[in-house]
Amino acid sequence: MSAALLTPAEMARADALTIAAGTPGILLMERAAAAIVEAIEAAFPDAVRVACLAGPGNNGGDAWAAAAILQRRGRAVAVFRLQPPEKLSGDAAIAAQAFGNEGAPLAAFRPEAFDLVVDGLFGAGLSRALEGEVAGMVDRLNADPVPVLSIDLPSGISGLTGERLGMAVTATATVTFFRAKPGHWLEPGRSHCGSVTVADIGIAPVVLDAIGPRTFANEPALWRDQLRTPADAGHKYDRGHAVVVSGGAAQTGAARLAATAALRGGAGLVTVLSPSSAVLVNATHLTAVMLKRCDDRATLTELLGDRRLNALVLGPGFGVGAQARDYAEAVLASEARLVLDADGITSFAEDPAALFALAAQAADRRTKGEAAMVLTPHAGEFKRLFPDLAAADAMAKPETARQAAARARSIVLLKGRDTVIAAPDGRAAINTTGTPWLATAGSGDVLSGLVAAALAQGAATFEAACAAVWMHGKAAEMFGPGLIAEDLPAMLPKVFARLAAG
Ligand SMILES: NC(=O)C1=CN([C@@H]2O[C@H](COP(=O)(O)OP(=O)(O)OC[C@H]3O[C@@H](n4cnc5c(N)ncnc54)[C@H](OP(=O)(O)O)[C@@H]3O)[C@@H](O)[C@H]2O)[C@@H](O)CC1
Ligand SMILES: Nc1ncnc2c1ncn2[C@@H]1O[C@H](COP(=O)(O)OP(=O)(O)O)[C@@H](O)[C@H]1O
Ligand SMILES: [K+]
Repeated sequence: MSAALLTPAEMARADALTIAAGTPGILLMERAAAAIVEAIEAAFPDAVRVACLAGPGNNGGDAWAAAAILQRRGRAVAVFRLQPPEKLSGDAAIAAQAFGNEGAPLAAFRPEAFDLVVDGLFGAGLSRALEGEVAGMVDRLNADPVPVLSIDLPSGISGLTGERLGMAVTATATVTFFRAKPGHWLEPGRSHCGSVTVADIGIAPVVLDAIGPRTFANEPALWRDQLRTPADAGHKYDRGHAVVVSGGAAQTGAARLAATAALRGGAGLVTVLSPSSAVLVNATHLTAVMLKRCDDRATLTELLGDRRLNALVLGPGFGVGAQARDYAEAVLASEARLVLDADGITSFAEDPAALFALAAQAADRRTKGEAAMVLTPHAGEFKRLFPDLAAADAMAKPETARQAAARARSIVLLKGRDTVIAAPDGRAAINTTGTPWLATAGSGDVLSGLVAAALAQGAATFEAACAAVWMHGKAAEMFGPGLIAEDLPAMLPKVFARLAAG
């Protein structure tokens, strides 16, 4: 459960369970403060003049407690606070009173007078938009080059949704406690955090059993056991046979990108199914990937009668229309699992419920009702299938994706800088890898091929989608600048090596 993310409400529960089990809240606060100071000593050893901004709750309490330690260690510390110590309550009051002086009102704070600013205004308890004096101060702070270390969350960022409530601190580094929160990984929160450190403050991981988190950081711990390495005496059919359906003669590149990714991703065999009109063009470009003619649903159904063909990608470059709907229906009637992408998704814009009904029937036939389809929409495609969910602005992306997954009885892989993968049972993973260079033509096609590779090799549907997204992003990170879609499959050997190294 190291990949678990805790919503602010779940984190409050983790605190409460720990306190109920005998650890006083003030001790947790002191440990939080010690972790903040440790992070400061590691990242800002030369910052002499340190401003600690303290809000009215326990986030402020952490700031007062950190100020006391920093002062003892010889830094010139000034606290600027929203409330004087006597107006605080609980652990925050204890921490503030233990600091040698009353601090100064927030209005007196000038960022340019400091080498480092510690942001302890609001954390998990942020309940409304920053406004007035605080908003103006945050604006000035963001405009100043002084580094900022945020306690728990950059003030103004929702730990639940990653949203900016009005105005938010842009931090250089953020120190959070026990487990990261969805807002650390979801945009725009992710861009406000700087580097994120998760500190141990003595909360026992066993509290997670009672909390049952449903949101995860998409890291190998989540799916590593679902990936297979080729057995010593293995056969290519042990690693599955992925199929990618090609579009017409002028739109074949997308299918070939997906097919190459499926093969590099470890599928034992990969076949491109091509309409007659495009067989020649596909044939001149394919080598290890095989090619078969397929012009109609009957042929597809017949091919899928061979149950070794166990994962199929439909959509990239395929064209929008009745044939895509027909093909999707044929796949969902078979034993193979379907990755429906791009034009495949758009083809159901008029009647998403028809697609969801097919997916539900396919899931009902599988062991434990496991999803038989992975939908891979970007935001625009998502809106075509789930217009009401896309319009619900206030909903966190994991919640949007999990409601979509439940409705579609499918895995929903909602793409973007902060790609979220959700399952009908409520699990949702926020991706942690990738670079903006992934926003390049054909990169989504490669991703669908990678999902098919993991499915072909037998990974569970949710884990297959998570692994593919992680590897896609890691390939981009390891390649660096100048990336085009073709480079992604070529990087996979290095990504597998990195995974194997742990
Ligand atoms: N619990 C523990 O044991 C541990 C907790 N820890 C720390 O505690 C933090 C959570 O503390 P918290 O729950 O007190 O919430 P916090 O973020 O300080 O804010 C609440 C205050 O802000 C106010 N307020 C909110 N929004 C506002 C706005 N826009 N503008 C103005 N005011 C606004 C809000 O007012 P209200 O909504 O009640 O009117 C209330 O007064 C957590 O992030 C971590 O740092 C660690 O020490 C580890 C142990
Ligand atoms: N700014 C970004 N940072 C990281 N990843 C991104 C960014 N923009 C897009 N991506 C990723 O790039 C891929 C683009 O896929 P898609 O939109 O289907 O493009 P295409 O149709 O051109 O293949 C997705 O995996 C998406 O998550
Ligand atoms: K903060």
